[in-house]
Amino acid sequence: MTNRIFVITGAAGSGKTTVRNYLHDKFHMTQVITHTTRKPRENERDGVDYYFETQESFPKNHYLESVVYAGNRYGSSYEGLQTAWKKSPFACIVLDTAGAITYKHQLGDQAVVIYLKVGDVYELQKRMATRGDNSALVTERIHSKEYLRDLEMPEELAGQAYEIVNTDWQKTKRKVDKVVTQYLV
Ligand SMILES: Nc1ncnc2c1ncn2[C@@H]1O[C@H](COP(=O)(O)OP(=O)(O)OP(=O)(O)O)[C@@H](O)[C@H]1O
Ligand SMILES: Nc1nc2c(ncn2[C@@H]2O[C@H](COP(=O)(O)O)[C@@H](O)[C@H]2O)c(=O)[nH]1
Repeated sequence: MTNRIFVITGAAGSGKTTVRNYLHDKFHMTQVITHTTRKPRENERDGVDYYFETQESFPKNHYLESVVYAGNRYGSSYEGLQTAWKKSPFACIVLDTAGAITYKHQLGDQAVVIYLKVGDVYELQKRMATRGDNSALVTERIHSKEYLRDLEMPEELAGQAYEIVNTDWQKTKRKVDKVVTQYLV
């Protein structure tokens, strides 16, 4: 069976982590944990949500791609992907759209990109608040150029990614199932 990486992308609050957890629970996909210099949110744990890095430790990893998002550095390592594929031919990862484009360029058909769309920016802010995000950080985030960029699927992913509108969670699950099951044969 071909190794695949399901790349979940979209704006902040669009539901990427929720979909990633669903892929893990329903299809037993291994989650690739990425690295960041961002400070942990209240419920986040090192090695589970991210590998939390300092400015000094971040460059020491071997990245397939890395970005700056809202002033913090994020990167996904080659080792993380290879380790995930050793456990299962299906892995999943959450990336911003710049990272999703790089994965598609580097890995071609092995990268299955799902772009999550939530058209209503107030709904996105509400979700971040419901999740318990600090309101000052939400304000900073929604004014970042990366957040604004990721509100729409980038041209580079047109015809290369599945777009799923994530408003009704039950419908989202059905659409995700339809995408994933094509690759299970
Ligand atoms: N279809 C949905 N309807 C309502 N709430 C949702 C839906 N999908 C996800 N959520 C909720 O929205 C919040 C944000 O979701 P999640 O953390 O998965 O987003 P994200 O895209 O990973 O965000 P970020 O990039 O900021 O980490 C969570 O509280 C989650 O439970
Ligand atoms: N290109 C990459 N994007 C990443 C990586 N890890 C996370 N992300 C994305 O960054 C933003 C912000 O994340 P947050 O947890 O601070 O809300 C979000 O879009 C993530 O999907 C990575 O290694 N590379």
